[in-house]
Amino acid sequence: MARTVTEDNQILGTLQNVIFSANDSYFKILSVTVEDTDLDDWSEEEMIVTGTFASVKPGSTYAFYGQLVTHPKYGQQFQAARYENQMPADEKGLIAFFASGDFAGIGKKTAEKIVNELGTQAIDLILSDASVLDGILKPKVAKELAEKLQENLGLEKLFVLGHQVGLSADLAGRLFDHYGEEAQDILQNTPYRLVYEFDGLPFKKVDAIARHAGFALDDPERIRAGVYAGILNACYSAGHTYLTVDQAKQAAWQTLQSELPDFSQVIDQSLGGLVSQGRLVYQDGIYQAKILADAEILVGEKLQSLIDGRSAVRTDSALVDTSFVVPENLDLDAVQKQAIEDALTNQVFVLTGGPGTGKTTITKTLVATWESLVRHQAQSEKTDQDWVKQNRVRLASPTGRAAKRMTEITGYEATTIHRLLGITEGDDAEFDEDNPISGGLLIIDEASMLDISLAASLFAALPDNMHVVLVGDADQLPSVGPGNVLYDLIQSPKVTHVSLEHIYRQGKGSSISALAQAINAGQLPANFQENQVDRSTFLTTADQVPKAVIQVLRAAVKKGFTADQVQVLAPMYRTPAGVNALNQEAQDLFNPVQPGQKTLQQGETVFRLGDKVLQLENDSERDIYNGDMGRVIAIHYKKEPGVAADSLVVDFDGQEVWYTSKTLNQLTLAYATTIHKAQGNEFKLVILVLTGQFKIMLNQNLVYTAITRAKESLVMVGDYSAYEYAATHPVPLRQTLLQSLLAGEGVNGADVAAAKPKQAAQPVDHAVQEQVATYQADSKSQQTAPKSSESRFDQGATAADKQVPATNQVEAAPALSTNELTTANFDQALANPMVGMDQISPYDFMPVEP
Ligand SMILES: Nc1ncnc2c1ncn2[C@@H]1O[C@H](COP(=O)(O)OP(=O)(O)OP(=O)(O)O)[C@@H](O)[C@H]1O
Repeated sequence: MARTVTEDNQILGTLQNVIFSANDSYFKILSVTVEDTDLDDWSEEEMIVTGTFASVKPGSTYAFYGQLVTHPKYGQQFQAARYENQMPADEKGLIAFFASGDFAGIGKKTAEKIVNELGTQAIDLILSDASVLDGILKPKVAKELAEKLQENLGLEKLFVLGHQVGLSADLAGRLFDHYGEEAQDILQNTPYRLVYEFDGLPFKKVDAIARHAGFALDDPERIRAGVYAGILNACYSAGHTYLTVDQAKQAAWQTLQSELPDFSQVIDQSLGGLVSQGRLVYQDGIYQAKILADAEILVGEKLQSLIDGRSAVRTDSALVDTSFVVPENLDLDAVQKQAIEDALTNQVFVLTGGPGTGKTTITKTLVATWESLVRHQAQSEKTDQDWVKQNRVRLASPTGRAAKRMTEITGYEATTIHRLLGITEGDDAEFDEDNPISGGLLIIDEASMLDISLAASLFAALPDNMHVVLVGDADQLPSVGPGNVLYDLIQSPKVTHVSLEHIYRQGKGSSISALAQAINAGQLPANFQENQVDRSTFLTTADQVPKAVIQVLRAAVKKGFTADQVQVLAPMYRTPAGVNALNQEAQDLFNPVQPGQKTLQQGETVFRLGDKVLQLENDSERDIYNGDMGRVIAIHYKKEPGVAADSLVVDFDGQEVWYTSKTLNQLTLAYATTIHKAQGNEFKLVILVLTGQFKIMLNQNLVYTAITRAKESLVMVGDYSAYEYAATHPVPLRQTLLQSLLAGEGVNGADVAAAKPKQAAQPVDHAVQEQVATYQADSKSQQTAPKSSESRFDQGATAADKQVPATNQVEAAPALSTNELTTANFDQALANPMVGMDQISPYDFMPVEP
């Protein structure tokens, strides 16, 4: 069922009819009469052609370029990678074309008039400027002709032009959807504006388009766009919201890689130009992309107004002290009580804590206490139901999964932040400063994932009298997009913050919490390699990882764990110990190929009926989000009765979502995922893989985040020194201004050079930046997702994937032989089926009944 298209053959044919036309894409199935072809073994008159087409017209002649494939049910058909409308080339043909009856008010005479006046380039001339018809046709007829031509041919031309400059038909289609008829003009005349306007189109791609259109290497437009793209990419790769002058210049050099003389001066001029165009902001030695500067200022100012605001619900200390509604009548400790009191008496409050410290308990207490305060006040002041509704609790989280968990735990509706704000693809948010959301208390969970762009959209939409509580684990990975919102708020003296330190969780998962805390403190615990009731360590070389993971998975399956309950985590996609390889292995274990089993292929991934899958992008229209996991419950092939196109149906916790060729690249296998993708999710058993090959990604927060995804059991596989390296390397410093903006100091308050307590200073990593740019070129998710950097969710992992030189190995692990499970006895175990892995002690950790 592979659908890989390599362009190698051609068909010239007349379109008989359009058999199928998808309504969510430009995909079509055509019946074509073959006039000429270079296919050796084709003798039939009719051919079925599939592909991405504009509004193709029966009777018109097209050249299709692509490949003959054999469909298992419908036999041979031609998959077109691209096509060209064979426009009538001579005057006679053109006259017949205009007089074909397709164009209202144009008969043979008028058609002749058009061709006489405009010549054989008539169509091109009309398409590029309809005013050439002035004086030739009546204004109404001219307008209709131009519109129809644009409609019929504009997109086709864009497909052709796109193909010439390396744009996929899909991307060309999206450019057309975004810019309409202007798209072609932009590609040919002002391509560099795409760098500023079309989110996710990398500079390299735009540059290739522009170079094709004749722009010179030293064109000022090109240099400016390159400088801007370089700065933005540097910010996205390192999480910064600003760059120093040197960093900005370095980023620009890296992107443009020019050997032109005086290039340094050219960059200086471009920086100045971008500032005067309002695309960059310069202040006191730093450059910021205007969009990031605006977002930071908005968050800073809005936080100040929230802090200064007063909620309609009375929450003075005397009142709240006596009103706590604690779940299960737990005896809260002093810090927890303080947290609730502070949360209720401060308009903005931040609660942080590791797993098992009581964040959920506090959230539940807050929700119940708030509701009770609202009820109490409503009764005593005899307010109406509207007042109660206006002051209700709202719950949201950056991920769909975390929102679902919040709903389960609190019994209140929780949504993603995107949904809370009514953000849909390509549209502005429904709720913003002019149309704020309603509610009295807003609790945001997983606040560590909040980047500055999403934070700006969120804070803009809050009424000034709203009570806001941000809950998160400050030691998890920072947001993927620029900004360090949770960290900056914690550091700010203006924001009240309580950190829960005491771990309450007993039994399963408790030694995992202790391990997480040790890693947080910068070291592996002394008992790291000793098996605990809920965790074990299994040291292997990188090459042995797949075998080891499979053995652990087999043991887990034997104990009754399902694929949903077990999650394999690795930092990156590539390498033999990476997510891609582990997914293949795990798929074969959990869902082996069966005769007659339905499959559908997307790129290199073959989805099988029953597979565990992961959504890679936010798709708010379909209410599925980056990081959501589901199961393939049906696969349909086109031409099965009632089926329009190959499709796959995924069940996301009871919500069924259909995928066709247009959307299937939003999906991947989910037996193994990156740690970034697992944020906001929790699993009964986590199998974590760290090896020296992932060195570029390793740091405390990454391994901490991975470990704390495990609810009950954790198996750590890989190289001791990789774990040690991660535990001793704090997450790199992010350069942000939110703290100083909150302090009212602006840029002057930012101490660029000073390393913050938990974070290590880091120069902008240009290698990573470059990879990010390449990644953006490859990644469709970058082209379609909303502007929020949540769309770049997995960027760090993916970017790093592309630069894994062998030299990234962490030094050989001296501790390898200290574990009872040495490389040697592991190999022995695998080689000798008598020594089943089940008999080896690390798996004995799993007495847990799933
Ligand atoms: N003061 C307390 N006394 C006794 N048990 C407590 C107390 N606070 C919390 N717990 C219990 O500890 C466990 C963990 O608490 P909770 O789920 O609130 O933590 P959490 O920080 O949300 O953890 P996670 O992030 O892992 O979900 C729960 O079983 C909870 O009932």
